[in-house]
Amino acid sequence: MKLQDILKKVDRKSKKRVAVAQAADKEVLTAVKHALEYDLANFLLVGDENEIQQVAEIVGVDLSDGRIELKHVPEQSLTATEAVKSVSEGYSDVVMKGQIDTKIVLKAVLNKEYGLRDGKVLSHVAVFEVPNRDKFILLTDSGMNITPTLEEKAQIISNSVKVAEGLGINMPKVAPLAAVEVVNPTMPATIDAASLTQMQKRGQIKDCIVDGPLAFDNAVSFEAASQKGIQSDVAGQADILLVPAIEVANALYKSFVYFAGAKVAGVISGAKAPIVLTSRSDTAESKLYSLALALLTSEEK
Ligand SMILES: CCCC(=O)SCCNC(=O)CCNC(=O)[C@H](O)C(C)(C)COP(=O)(O)OP(=O)(O)OC[C@H]1O[C@@H](n2cnc3c(N)ncnc32)[C@H](O)[C@@H]1OP(=O)(O)O
Repeated sequence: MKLQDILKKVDRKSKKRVAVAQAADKEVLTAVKHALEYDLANFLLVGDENEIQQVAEIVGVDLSDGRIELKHVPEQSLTATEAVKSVSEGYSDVVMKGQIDTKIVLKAVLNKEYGLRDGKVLSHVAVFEVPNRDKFILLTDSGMNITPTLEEKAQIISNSVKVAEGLGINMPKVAPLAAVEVVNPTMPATIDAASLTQMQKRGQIKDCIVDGPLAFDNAVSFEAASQKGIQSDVAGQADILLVPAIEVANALYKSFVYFAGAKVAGVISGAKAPIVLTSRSDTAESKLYSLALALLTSEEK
């Protein structure tokens, strides 16, 4: 399956509305334009009306299209508030981060009064289509949780399993990453990885197979795993990479894209509604795929 295929899987019958926080951006509005061409969703564009009009003209978005509404909010941080409120009040179905700091969007999503918390840990899940790899690889969490605890990692796995299921990956294989594939008491990531493995075996983490610790090469390459003599249901064929800290995931994310030529889609999972969350430097294509992934995930709820 390719990321392009997600576009076909989105249900067009019950069309969803996407609220875009700080929409005045070329890549964001190009993604909106393509989403309209594929008839994926309706849009509420939140931001400075003049700026949105100017950028829309440049990228060729027809703002008189009945599937688009504008909400004039000149103050940047308030665009996140308005987009999130629009979802929590039931007008929109999905939040999309536009040209705005990730933190501002996440703080609005976590807001106790009008946010989208659902009593669980929220986490970022990125889906990569890597050239010469025959299946997607999911990476979590490169966008939200900074240094998750063991309990949080278990919930982060569950969030990523939901996204995997939305893509048709059943019983995904999860590799909790570390620098080595054995437990080393001086490396906390290895202890958590072993605990998560046991938690899955005992039914505390469901609908997936967890095995770790695994180093990145053992997780994705059968050859590397067999050279180390690793016997594992996950080694060499991981669907989901769980990393111990945001810096590791963020560096892997960017290296997949910049060095391996990967295509990516990213969402926040675990909230009352999905949130499209890509890096501001990600392309319009990536934002379009992320939007489709969020719409697909929202159908699962
Ligand atoms: C991947 C591509 C895009 C990127 O490159 S993104 C770039 C990197 N990402 C970032 O910079 C964001 C990293 N994360 C953060 O900055 C912060 O953790 C974040 C999400 C803004 C939250 O920070 P603060 O608002 O300071 O939150 P806090 O720790 O004081 O907690 C406030 C309340 O929110 C809760 N909370 C925080 N993170 C949560 C989570 N993941 N899931 C569920 N609830 C969460 C927290 O428990 C607290 O709740 P309460 O007030 O005690 O009830």
